[in-house]
Amino acid sequence: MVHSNFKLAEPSLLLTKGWINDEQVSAASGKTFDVIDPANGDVWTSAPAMDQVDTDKAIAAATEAFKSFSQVTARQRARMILKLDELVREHKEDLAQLLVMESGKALVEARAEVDYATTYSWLMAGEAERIQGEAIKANDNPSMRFFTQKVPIGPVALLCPWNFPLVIVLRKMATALAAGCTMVIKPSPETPTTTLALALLAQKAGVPKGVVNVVTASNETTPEVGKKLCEDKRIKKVSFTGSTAIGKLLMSLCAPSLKKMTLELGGNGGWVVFDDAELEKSADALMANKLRHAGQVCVCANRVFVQKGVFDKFAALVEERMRKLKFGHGLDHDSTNGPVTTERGAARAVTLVEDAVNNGGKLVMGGKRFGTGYLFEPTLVLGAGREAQVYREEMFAPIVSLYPFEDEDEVVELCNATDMGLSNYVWTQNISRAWRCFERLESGTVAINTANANTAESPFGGIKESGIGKEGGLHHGVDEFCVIKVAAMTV
Ligand SMILES: NC(=O)c1ccc[n+]([C@@H]2O[C@H](COP(=O)([O-])OP(=O)(O)OC[C@H]3O[C@@H](n4cnc5c(N)ncnc54)[C@H](O)[C@@H]3O)[C@@H](O)[C@H]2O)c1
Ligand SMILES: O=CCCC(=O)O
Repeated sequence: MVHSNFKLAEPSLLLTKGWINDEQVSAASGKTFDVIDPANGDVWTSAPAMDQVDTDKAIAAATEAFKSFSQVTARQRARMILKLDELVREHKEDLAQLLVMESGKALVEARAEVDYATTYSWLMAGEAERIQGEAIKANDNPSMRFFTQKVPIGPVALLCPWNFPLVIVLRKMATALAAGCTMVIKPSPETPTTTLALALLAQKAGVPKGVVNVVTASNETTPEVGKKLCEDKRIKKVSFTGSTAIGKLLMSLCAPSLKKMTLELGGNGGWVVFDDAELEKSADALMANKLRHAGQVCVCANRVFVQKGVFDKFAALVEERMRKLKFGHGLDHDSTNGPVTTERGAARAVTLVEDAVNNGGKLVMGGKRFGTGYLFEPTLVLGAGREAQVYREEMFAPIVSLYPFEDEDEVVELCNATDMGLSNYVWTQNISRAWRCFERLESGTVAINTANANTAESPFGGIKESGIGKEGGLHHGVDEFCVIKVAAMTV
């Protein structure tokens, strides 16, 4: 059953077909798949289960469109992105409702995601106009000159996850448009509806036919669609956000054609609370960081390290805050948080808690599923051993797990003892220690006295096995969609 608060002001924003060459299309096979409301497990809409046959058509459309779109001026592209940005803002409430229904997150978070997404469309409209080259005079030859020009790399594949379907798709889409690339977008099977709505809004914004294509794939057809997009030589770049395991698989598929990739993958970040930290502020911030979208954020802190002298006090502050939360359907007015998005995510949360307790963790609250969908209680665990999965692996669940530590050297070593390197968080009032931690911690971002590791104009991306390349930032993100050509001449 569809939740009674689900009412779109513009019902045509809910599309149930794929989007190829500016047309709404069914899968060639005629197959469809169900889209589930994660809060109750009910089917609320469907999408075509497209496969490599449909993907081939989408690649052909993007390839044909690139011939003319690559010649569109930067100012024209900027205007299209600005119009898209305006339309997303205009339809904020509808997009937020679609986000709740497909991903499960609470409405307040969904609205924040729409706002956050438009920080990227706004930035990228400006970035389109800042793509310029350089004039270089040779250092050892008085008559040689070199000129560089950044040109769009070509048709690109955007493979997107289910946790932030609007911000991640709009971030990649607006960046590709800024650079002058055409695209085939594959949303995650759980969350096709906001991507399809964005394709419709891009059309309304004047983005030409064939520039934006959306191939909706089921969990069964996703591997063949992903393989086709990585292997097809007409696609010049793949931008993927998702798990490290799938990122590695896609990289192996891109290797034979040496396809350029941007990979935004998983994390296992530390949240480090030193004994001089503002504990109340850190506990408040931890709720926003760790329990946002039920803990399913790549930049969520995974391991909360608290210095021994303040461990009990901090644990009490965290528990007090967690007990005030109300996990429920994202469209219920009193829900502060929603469910996890998938059945596999909810099932895994159960085993993570069991395993943490088996490894010496003390379960203070939560630990169980409830309701008919994928709701999971906010869970607090203290002092699990370092063999526990909650310590070693990215949880992607609303489980807060606290570990005591002695001193700075120890905690830096603990934070860095992982293959991941996305974000770490440091809470201290000692500015020298904060700076030392920034320099010593192995992650793309080190956030100091804040829960926020990301903003559109700052480059975002992991190191180690958390990824390759950057998104957003001034020139960083858009450069990933360009190649540099050099002209050399004698004067
Ligand atoms: N970095 C992120 O923002 C992010 C987002 C979603 C999931 N994850 C990671 O994934 C884990 C669990 O999520 P999951 O169960 O969906 O994991 P998963 O590894 O099965 O899938 C991750 C994403 O990749 C897509 N995918 C899977 N196989 C693919 C293929 N062959 N080609 C193209 N796309 C493919 C999925 O549809 C999904 O969106 C989490 O614990 C987290 O580590 C990270
Ligand atoms: O999960 C990844 C996206 C989160 C973000 O952009 O802050």
